Amino acid sequence: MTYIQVIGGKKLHGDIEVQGSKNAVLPILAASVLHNGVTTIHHCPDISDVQCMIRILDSIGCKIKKEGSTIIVDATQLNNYRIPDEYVARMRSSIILLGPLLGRQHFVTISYPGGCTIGARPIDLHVKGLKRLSAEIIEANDLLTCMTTKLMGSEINLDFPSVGATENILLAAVLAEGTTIIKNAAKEPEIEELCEFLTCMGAKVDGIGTGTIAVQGVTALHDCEYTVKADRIVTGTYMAAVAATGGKITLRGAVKEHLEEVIGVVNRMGCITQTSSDGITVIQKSRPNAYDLLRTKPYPGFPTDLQSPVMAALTVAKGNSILIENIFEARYKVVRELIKMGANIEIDGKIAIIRGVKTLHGTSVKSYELRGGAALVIAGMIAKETTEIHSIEYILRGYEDICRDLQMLGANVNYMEENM
Ligand SMILES: CC(=O)N[C@H]1[C@@H](OP(=O)(O)OP(=O)(O)OC[C@H]2O[C@@H](n3ccc(=O)[nH]c3=O)[C@H](O)[C@@H]2O)O[C@H](CO)[C@@H](O)[C@@H]1O
Ligand SMILES: C=C(OP(=O)(O)O)C(=O)O
Repeated sequence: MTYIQVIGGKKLHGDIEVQGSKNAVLPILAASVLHNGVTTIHHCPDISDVQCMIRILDSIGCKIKKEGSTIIVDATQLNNYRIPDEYVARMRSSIILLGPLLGRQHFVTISYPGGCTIGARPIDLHVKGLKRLSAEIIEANDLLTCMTTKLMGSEINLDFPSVGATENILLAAVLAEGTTIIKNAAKEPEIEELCEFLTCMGAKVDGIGTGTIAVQGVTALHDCEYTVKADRIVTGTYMAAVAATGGKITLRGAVKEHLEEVIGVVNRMGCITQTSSDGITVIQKSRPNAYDLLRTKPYPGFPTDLQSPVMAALTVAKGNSILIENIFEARYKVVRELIKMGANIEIDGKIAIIRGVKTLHGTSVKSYELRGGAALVIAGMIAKETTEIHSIEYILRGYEDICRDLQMLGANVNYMEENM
């Protein structure tokens, strides 16, 4: 077993290329099963969630080739209607296979998805949406059995702009008969990327990037090649890191249009950001400013996935900050660990009050989920002594190599072997 050791107290300097987006590549890989042929996906991040999705695709009959960061999926012959529980339990995005497999083979069974425990994470909106497209879904014995004689286009008004439900319905709509209209659709950049990928495969999608997406069903798709964009959450994590430690970093490939709200937040924390077609440069010359009230919201609002990394930076702000987590009810698990490191944080339901302290101190902490784990790495870079972060398998779900990236920016962050 490995842990991450951080010896903090250094400013960050330098530039790195940002990995491809986890939340874009996972639904894109799921979408590849819609096509009775080959899809080539470039700039795929080498993370454990992608490895898990590859195993699922392999288990249902896809032939996968990996060449560097390119994944080639040949989904010509699917031969399994049951997604193996072992992989479904590991990853939330396994549920996104429902829509495309219903479209392609009209039958699929899957257990409830696992992944990080950041809230109850029901899938009622997925199920309701797919039923509107004429799928029959039986939920019994912790298993979803889904079937249809033919998916039929329909109008669906989501009660909440769920990212996963929007993706599942979109993917089911591609091979459905007639037109599907998704109202109150999620507008996250990863939905836009999925729509771009589907269009590249020959799907007919309108309203890309808006809250109303229309999909006109087609009967066949074609081979296509697509390049995944930079991960906006990884970008934002490193922006929060430099906001905390000070320094100057350039995140090559970062898409500024995906990060307008986040750029505004780090600027209010005292950073200077410069954007170009090449990426984003962030400069921080002092301790971060406090942030009076920061709420997480669906895109284009401030992303819940960056709440913990920004919280870590705010622990050493010049004053008091308030965060409100509106999306996931159990996303403050990292707080107990940050307090162990000397942070002054009080939680009241959705609200976190962070009273800035001068610095944190190193100790042994544990990650409970992906972004909380990344937040602890940031906290470790603030602390002058040594911090050990355990249970890093969560971090590996979404960060290709957080130690490599931060080392390239001058930090002392290393994987270490646990003493058995
Ligand atoms: C792989 C992926 O892309 N994950 C992202 C996706 O997760 P995910 O797709 O799970 O997030 P959703 O947008 O669906 O969830 C948002 C909220 O809606 C609730 N909800 C969702 C579906 C449903 O059927 N019923 C329901 O009540 C959830 O419990 C949560 O409170 O979007 C989240 C919100 O931006 C991000 O934090 C995750 O990183
Ligand atoms: C919550 C996240 O991912 P997932 O939905 O895959 O659990 C995340 O990326 O922060």
